[in-house]
Amino acid sequence: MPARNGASYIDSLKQMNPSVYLDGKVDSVIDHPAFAGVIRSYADLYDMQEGEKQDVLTFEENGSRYATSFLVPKSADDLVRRRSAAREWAEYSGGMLGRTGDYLNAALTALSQARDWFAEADEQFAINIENYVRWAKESDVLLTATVGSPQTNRAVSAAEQGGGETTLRVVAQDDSGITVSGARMVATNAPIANEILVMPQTVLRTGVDDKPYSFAFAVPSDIEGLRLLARRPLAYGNSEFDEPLASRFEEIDAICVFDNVLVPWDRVFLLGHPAKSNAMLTDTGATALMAHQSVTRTTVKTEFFAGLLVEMAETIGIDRYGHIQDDIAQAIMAATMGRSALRAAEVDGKINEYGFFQPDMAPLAAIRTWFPRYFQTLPETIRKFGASGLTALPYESDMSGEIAGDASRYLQSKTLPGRDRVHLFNMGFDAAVSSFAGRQGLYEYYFHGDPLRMASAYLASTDTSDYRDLVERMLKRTREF
Ligand SMILES: Cc1cc2nc3c(=O)[nH]c(=O)nc-3n(C[C@H](O)[C@H](O)[C@H](O)COP(=O)(O)OP(=O)(O)OC[C@H]3O[C@@H](n4cnc5c(N)ncnc54)[C@H](O)[C@@H]3O)c2cc1C
Repeated sequence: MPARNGASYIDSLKQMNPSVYLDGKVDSVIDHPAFAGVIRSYADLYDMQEGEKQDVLTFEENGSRYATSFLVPKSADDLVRRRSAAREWAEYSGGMLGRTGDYLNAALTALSQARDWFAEADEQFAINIENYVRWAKESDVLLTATVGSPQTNRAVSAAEQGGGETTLRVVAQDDSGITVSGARMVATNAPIANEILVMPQTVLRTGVDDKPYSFAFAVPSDIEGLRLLARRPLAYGNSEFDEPLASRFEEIDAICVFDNVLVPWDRVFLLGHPAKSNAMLTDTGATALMAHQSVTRTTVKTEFFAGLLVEMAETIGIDRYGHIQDDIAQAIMAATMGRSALRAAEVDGKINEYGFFQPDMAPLAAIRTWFPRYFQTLPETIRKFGASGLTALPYESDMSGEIAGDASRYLQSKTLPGRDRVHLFNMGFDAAVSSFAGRQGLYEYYFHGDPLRMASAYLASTDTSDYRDLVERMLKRTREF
């Protein structure tokens, strides 16, 4: 059943029974109000695969249609196709949905091509990853992933957290598979995902002690022994008018506690190779394909904020002021840089050693290292523009009741009647003031890891010789005078 629709996604959740804890054990994720809005949104995304955008969101292969996020790129044009599909989904939520299936499908697509890389560790791992990705593509399952160790004591290594008792590790292995225990922090959407990709721990020291912590595997989110400890929901059950973003796009993060979980061998992709574990995503080109999706999403998100700034400024008549124009211009420039980086990455891509067309990482790395901190300025600017207007927001129900007259008189703006202006500013509230907005800021800040350490890694992986050479040449010229 390739390229699923919304009903098939919902059916798949009905057939699953994950152990989710959210103020008590959740009987049924599908019936729990905390997940209703986001499940509906994900179902909408899958329905789009059959709608008028079918040709963008899916591709044909051997008579079947598959999600475009599984298209193995062979040219720059294929990367454009992948970006167009990622854009369609990102536009649906203004980039607020951060864990849409296309992100990890990008990783799987790259991993499936790197059989030789896996075979260097063990031929069976190469077979396992190929089979798993074929199955994931055929069934179009929704995946999430988890990489991090519990935050016990960051002054010591992942393997030493909590005396070695907290970080997820292999505790046994036999003919049936590996048994793992410990926790991973965190997996967004784990309660509503079909599968959890347990990626290699970042970053191991590559010593022998790290072997039990070095692995990659995938499990269904309802596998026996896995408990998902969800955080409190940040949507308050109000109407979509009152909570235009939170009511639809609240993706709940969950700690994954593995209590002696048996992972069958056919779902193990790597085991006991700390150095390879550290390099799995970069060596195989998975990082580049994932970044191509995530920069597409964050560019759309920047465009959404730019649009919101323009609308808010215009409606309350502040668009004439220089500092307001400067802020809007900054957001538009940021979106333009995102689009330009994507185009450069596509045009300058190359066929990699595993035979697929890999986007050039340099522009993607620049944007993904810069964006987490830049993003924090966008909600701040919404708050600056909206000021008290972001608190003058009566409930939708009150605006049709006895205070309807007050709302239409006192909440009207230069261009909008009261109700429409409140609707727009509710969007601003959800993007910049609400609990949902706070979590969005946190999410973007840490999406790729700690942005400060990412910047150090970015610098370490960047050849600075051309920059230095330029200075040297200029120094030389002044010496000659
Ligand atoms: C909302 C949200 C959703 C997430 N969803 C997912 C998900 O779906 N899947 C997933 O795998 N992960 C997810 N994450 C986890 C994310 O990958 C991590 O937050 C990120 O990698 C940072 O790790 P950490 O949270 O353990 O922070 P820490 O490593 O504990 O860092 C905390 C602070 O200490 C500083 N610090 C710690 N150690 C050092 C050091 N050695 N040197 C310098 N400074 C240091 C950091 O700069 C930072 O300021 C999510 C995180 C958030 C916030």
